Amino acid sequence: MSIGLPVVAFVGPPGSGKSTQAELFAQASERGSESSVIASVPALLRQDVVLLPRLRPSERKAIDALRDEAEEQASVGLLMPAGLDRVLLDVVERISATRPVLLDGLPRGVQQARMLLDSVLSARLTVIHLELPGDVQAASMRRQRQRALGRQTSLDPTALRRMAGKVRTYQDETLPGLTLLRHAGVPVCACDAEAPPAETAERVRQHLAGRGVRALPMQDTPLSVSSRTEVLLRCS
Ligand SMILES: Nc1ncnc2c1ncn2[C@@H]1O[C@H](COP(=O)(O)OP(=O)(O)O)[C@@H](O)[C@H]1O
Repeated sequence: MSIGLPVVAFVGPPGSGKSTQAELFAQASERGSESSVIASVPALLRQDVVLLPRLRPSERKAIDALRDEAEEQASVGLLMPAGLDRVLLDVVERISATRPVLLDGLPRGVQQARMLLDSVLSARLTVIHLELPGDVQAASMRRQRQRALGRQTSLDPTALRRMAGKVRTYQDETLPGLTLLRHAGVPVCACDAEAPPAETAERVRQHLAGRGVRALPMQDTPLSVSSRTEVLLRCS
């Protein structure tokens, strides 16, 4: 039996709102008794203050050894080395013994999906798949451009190639990874990522609560959810 708290993974094309949703849940949970922790491979690489103290010396070394390769891969929108996912899952296993964990952008591919299935986390995992309906490439590029403009990051040809590479990685690697999880019985819930962020968060919260995942509080007063959007489309 897997002892520990829930792990909720936000997965979707770049720009679909994974980080936005993870942040909304983490902020809301700060008021709760068991505040949740956001975990992602980029957070490991930037020595996130919550993750860093929980890393073993050997794990810190492994991250440092993979840093250059990771940056090279990320610069063209490709998956980072699987060794980083290994470290992330190991640290998440330890954290989730006492705190709920929000995985931001994991699994990104089949290999990471397999790692998750082989870990004790799989029994406590719910995946929220934020989908951009219609032309994913166009919608994702629009969102990524919007984020870059917000951060005043340049939109030079290299940046645009990286953005397009990330969408291809989602289509070629992430979607098959999600299929694998679904077939293995992990709940993968598809959400319409075009709905306003707070509305999506409230829908996800209600949905998780319905499945008995109550360790992720949201607004004290639930938002009214418009009937226009069937935000949670389907859940395996
Ligand atoms: N539901 C939403 N509707 C409109 N814009 C959104 C929504 N969620 C996120 N965004 C915006 O899209 C951009 C990418 O969001 P982000 O959370 O960084 O995506 P991801 O982590 O999936 O790459 C940001 O500028 C963010 O403000």
